[in-house]
Amino acid sequence: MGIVDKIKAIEEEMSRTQKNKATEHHLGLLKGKLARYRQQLLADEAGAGGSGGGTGFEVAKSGDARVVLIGYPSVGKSSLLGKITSTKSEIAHYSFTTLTSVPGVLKHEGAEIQIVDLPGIIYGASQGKGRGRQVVATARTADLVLMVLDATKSKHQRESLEKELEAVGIRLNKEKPNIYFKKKETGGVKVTFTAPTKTTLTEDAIKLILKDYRIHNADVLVRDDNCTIDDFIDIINDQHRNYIKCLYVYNKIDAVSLEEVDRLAREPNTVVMSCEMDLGLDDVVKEIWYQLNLSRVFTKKRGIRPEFGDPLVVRNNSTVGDLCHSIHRDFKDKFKYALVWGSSAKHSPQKCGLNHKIHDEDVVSLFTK
Ligand SMILES: Nc1nc2c(ncn2[C@@H]2O[C@H](COP(=O)(O)OP(=O)(O)OP(=O)(O)O)[C@@H](O)[C@H]2O)c(=O)[nH]1
Repeated sequence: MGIVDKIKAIEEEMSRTQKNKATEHHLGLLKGKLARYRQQLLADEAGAGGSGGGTGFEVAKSGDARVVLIGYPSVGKSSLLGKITSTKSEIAHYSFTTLTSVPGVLKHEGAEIQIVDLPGIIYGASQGKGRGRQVVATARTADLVLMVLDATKSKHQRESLEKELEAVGIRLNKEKPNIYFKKKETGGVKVTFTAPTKTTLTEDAIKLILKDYRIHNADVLVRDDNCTIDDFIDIINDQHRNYIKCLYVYNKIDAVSLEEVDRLAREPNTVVMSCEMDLGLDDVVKEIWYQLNLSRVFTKKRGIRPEFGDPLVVRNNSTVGDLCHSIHRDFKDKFKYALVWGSSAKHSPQKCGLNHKIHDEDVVSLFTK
């Protein structure tokens, strides 16, 4: 039986099995198997699709952050890209013959944010269909997923996209489960809970799943009493899981009632807009910026005013060392000390080393040996 058939068989068995106390371990085991087979399916395709040719899907990563657009056809992805991104001339530097997606660049607050429209996405990727695998690989590299939805359509569109992403290991707006897991050479499986579990994730369930994964020696510490069997399966498949923020964008609000717009706008992590009427586009950009949580750092040369027009953009929680790295790979080796002005500095300026955490809008002078 091929993997696709195995996956189908497990999905069918799961939908046939009633959820109750007696079946919960069995269901957990099936979920674990399903995760493993899906993994295998994506990995097999990686081998098959990686040999160049004209069917690949690659996007050169550039800019300070990457946002991927995900949505059904005709929801308005191209319209949105056209409105918020600048010309795509940057892409001329890259000569990918297999490039099938041209990223747009959103310039905001001095940062360059790459926005990639994933073609056709993902539909059926988890079942091994089409070029899904390469598309999924690109989605994994995103700092933010922008799910573009059609306000005139049912909520099924959102659910089915979420399900597809879920099936390939992409977790939206979710933290990595708080479970410590370490495989060992000997000593058997040791399971500890810091508090009695509130879910079906019991010691027996954990042991059963690990046995199915042929893991016979491991330490497991469940630190959160709300962790579920699915969370535990995510932890054992950790290399293939990505926890990515998602912003839901409802387009075409010009075509629905005000009550409906109001209802949609109140959903968490959601913005509403109309590309056609130019409504809400600023909010979309603002929200992208907010979700990416980037920091702008202005560099300053001795005796000269800082260059406020052209910040260096780094991830939130970055250090002076990260800043050096973003200037040049080897810059850290030459680094002597930094002077920092701004909210991260205890006094202005503060003399700092590589480990100093910088804040948004700090001004930094770097001194080299
Ligand atoms: N009513 C309304 N229609 C819109 C809006 N934005 C886009 N459309 C229409 O929706 C259709 C699809 O828009 P596109 O931007 O091509 O959508 P897409 O998601 O890029 O579609 P694909 O290229 O097929 O993936 C076009 O006919 C647009 O005119 C909007 O805000 N309101």
